[in-house]
Amino acid sequence: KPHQFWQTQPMPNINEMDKLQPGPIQQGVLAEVRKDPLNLIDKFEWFNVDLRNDEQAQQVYTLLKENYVEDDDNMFRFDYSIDFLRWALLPPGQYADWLIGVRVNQKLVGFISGIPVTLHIENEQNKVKMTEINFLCVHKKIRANRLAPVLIKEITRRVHIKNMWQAVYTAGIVVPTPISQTRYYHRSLNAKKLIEVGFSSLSARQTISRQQKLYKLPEEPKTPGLRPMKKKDVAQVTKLLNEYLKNFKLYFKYTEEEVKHWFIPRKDVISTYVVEKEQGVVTDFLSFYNLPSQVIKNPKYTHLKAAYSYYNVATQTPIVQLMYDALILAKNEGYDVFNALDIMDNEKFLKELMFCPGDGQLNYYLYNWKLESNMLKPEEIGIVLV
Ligand SMILES: COc1cccc(CC(=N)NC(=O)c2cccnc2OC2CCNCC2)c1
Repeated sequence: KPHQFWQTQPMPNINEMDKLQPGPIQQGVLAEVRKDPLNLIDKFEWFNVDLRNDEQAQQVYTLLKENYVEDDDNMFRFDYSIDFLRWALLPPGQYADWLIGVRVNQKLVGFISGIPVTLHIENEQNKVKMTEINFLCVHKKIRANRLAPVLIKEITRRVHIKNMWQAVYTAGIVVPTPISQTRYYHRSLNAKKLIEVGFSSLSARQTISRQQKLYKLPEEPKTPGLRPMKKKDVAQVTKLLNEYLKNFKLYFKYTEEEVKHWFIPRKDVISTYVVEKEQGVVTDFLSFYNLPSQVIKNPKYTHLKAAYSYYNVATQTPIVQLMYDALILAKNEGYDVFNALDIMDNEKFLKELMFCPGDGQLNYYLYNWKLESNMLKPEEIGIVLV
């Protein structure tokens, strides 16, 4: 009985695809939403995480560091920092009860997060206030208790109470029913280390020094006027971003306050660079976020430093050149690899800049919403989840 839980949820399944009308699958009724938290098995208790509290942030950090997503070969595990989690989970408009922990004897054993977003779906009319779900994690030692479905149902209840009825999320696994299946790509920045940690492998005819030459980058970026983003750029970056994202079928619309939160550089979290060639005129920007992975077993390295492409808008600079500069900047910031999905216009630069396909895919999901088109192509996706 595969997907026992997901069959019970308002997600289109294969044979319903052509019957369902586009839009919400189930009409939510606020008065019918359960007012109290779902029941938990004995000794387990709900706990609203305050990420501003160092102790509680440390508990979430440790749970994820030891129990969150690993690659298919279980060689690497995401190692999100506390500063990163505060960036990702404390955006403008956040709700105190949308960072949900489960504790046993004061120890955190489960977590799930939601943040409020307004998602534009397929056309300007569909501006849907909803939640973006992330960081679903259950401690490895208590995986058999079916706690994950309870975490999902509980955050669903807390979103329903706010009169919101949809959610957006991603996952490496396939459950009913992806709206898009995207692929991830990697561009080597430190060929030697990638081989030594087992992230990359050498074929018969390749050598480490050949690989280092192949992926070598200039010391400095090419684009004149490229510099770190500052507060004074927020208005122009907001306009550039909102204009660009209209090209896609799934995108967020950003206020200046949101652009400030998501794009102003934060050390070891988010890097954003703007192109200001002519005095005071920003024409392009690039951004990437910092998500290191713990190398689970390696004599020499404990971490893989990975930069992940975030949002990049090229209106005057060719996208290939802008992203080539992103690689150079990431290399200079100390990253070993630069990762990107084949969403938005990314396939325009992936091949030319020598990105290699990863061994997995990242699936996008919309909860309680039937699209007009059953699936979206990766290049129609305009949202990046961290
Ligand atoms: C290299 O260390 C890894 C540690 C854990 C998992 C993976 C493979 C993987 N699952 N990668 C991605 O999901 C991925 C690959 C490229 C770009 N973004 C990605 O995921 C983002 C977005 C979704 N939440 C996790 C980070 C790699």
